[in-house]
Amino acid sequence: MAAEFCRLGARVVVCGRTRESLDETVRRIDGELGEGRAFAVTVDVRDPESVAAMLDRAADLLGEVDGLVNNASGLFPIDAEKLTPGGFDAVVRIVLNGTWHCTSELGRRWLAAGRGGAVVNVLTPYAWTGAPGIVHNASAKGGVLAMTRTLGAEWAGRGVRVNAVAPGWMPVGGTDFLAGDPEIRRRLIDAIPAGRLLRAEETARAAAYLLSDDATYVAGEVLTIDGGHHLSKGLYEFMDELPGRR
Ligand SMILES: CCCCCCC/C=C/C(=O)SCCNC(=O)CCNC(=O)[C@H](O)C(C)(C)COP(=O)(O)OP(=O)(O)OC[C@H]1O[C@@H](n2cnc3c(N)ncnc32)[C@H](O)[C@@H]1OP(=O)(O)O
Ligand SMILES: NC(=O)C1=CN([C@@H]2O[C@H](COP(=O)(O)OP(=O)(O)OC[C@H]3O[C@@H](n4cnc5c(N)ncnc54)[C@H](OP(=O)(O)O)[C@@H]3O)[C@@H](O)[C@H]2O)C=CC1
Repeated sequence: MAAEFCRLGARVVVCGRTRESLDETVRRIDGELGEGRAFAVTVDVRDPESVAAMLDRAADLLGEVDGLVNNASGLFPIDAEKLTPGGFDAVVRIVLNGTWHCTSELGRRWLAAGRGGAVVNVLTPYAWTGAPGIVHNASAKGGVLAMTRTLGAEWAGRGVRVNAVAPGWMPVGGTDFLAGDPEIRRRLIDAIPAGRLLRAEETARAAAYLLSDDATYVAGEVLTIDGGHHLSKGLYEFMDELPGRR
């Protein structure tokens, strides 16, 4: 996502806990586009002090911070009845609390300075459909959906826009191990009306739109990019078998 933003002309600060992977991302962007577009800053989004320090550093590096993408996440598949309180907490603290810490800290700074800004939260369609087997992450994403709509309305009148993207399956990062298995990949693709997995650049382009001035009247909205996946099958799988179809 950071690389695509840079290709579109932005300067970005990439954040996470692991210095090596951030440096690697910056090296790749430097290699493609030249130095000075991307910078690495470590942060733990679960910790409000770490978030404030990251935003201080980002402002030093970029001058002004115009946008925020809340992308950090964590999950492990598990039956709900086996999930411990600590396991539920571990995911919610990254996804829901982390999104809040970053959004509230930067939002406060923007409002105090009397300037606007744009936040894009990274959801998934299961934020509203639910997702058996990952109750921790689905609950946290559902909370972020409510946060998006609430702050989208609460801050729209003061120039701070809060929106979200809801990507479908991308064979990257935390899920590449799943979409990398040929059989799982085939079953996934079969269920997606668009007939293929999502490319990370397509998520980045959708987020870039929401961050841009083309979206100044868009507030509290979720842009779903899943090739129709969540609208298909499920309750209505039998529709494929109706007379006159296929
Ligand atoms: C199956 C469908 C998937 C669809 C996904 C499509 C959308 C994708 C969404 C994404 O979010 S992708 C991002 C995924 N990436 C990752 O999750 C990164 C790898 N994961 C982790 O690093 C960890 O799982 C974590 C969730 C981030 C937790 O890390 P943390 O260091 O905070 O955990 P611990 O201190 O080790 O443990 C805390 C707590 O959680 C319990 N726990 C941790 N892992 C598991 C596990 N695999 N199974 C069961 N329980 C686990 C652990 O036992 C601790 O609980 P307590 O002992 O304190 O009760
Ligand atoms: N991949 C997919 O198919 C889909 C992904 N999504 C969403 O897209 C986003 C990215 O997913 P994906 O790239 O697959 O996942 P990854 O696991 O590759 O990325 C998660 C990122 O979050 C960072 N992170 C985790 N915990 C923290 C923390 N406490 N503080 C700061 N950073 C943290 C990790 O860096 P580090 O560990 O170094 O801190 C890592 O860079 C997520 O929000 C996910 O829910 C949505 C739909 C589908």
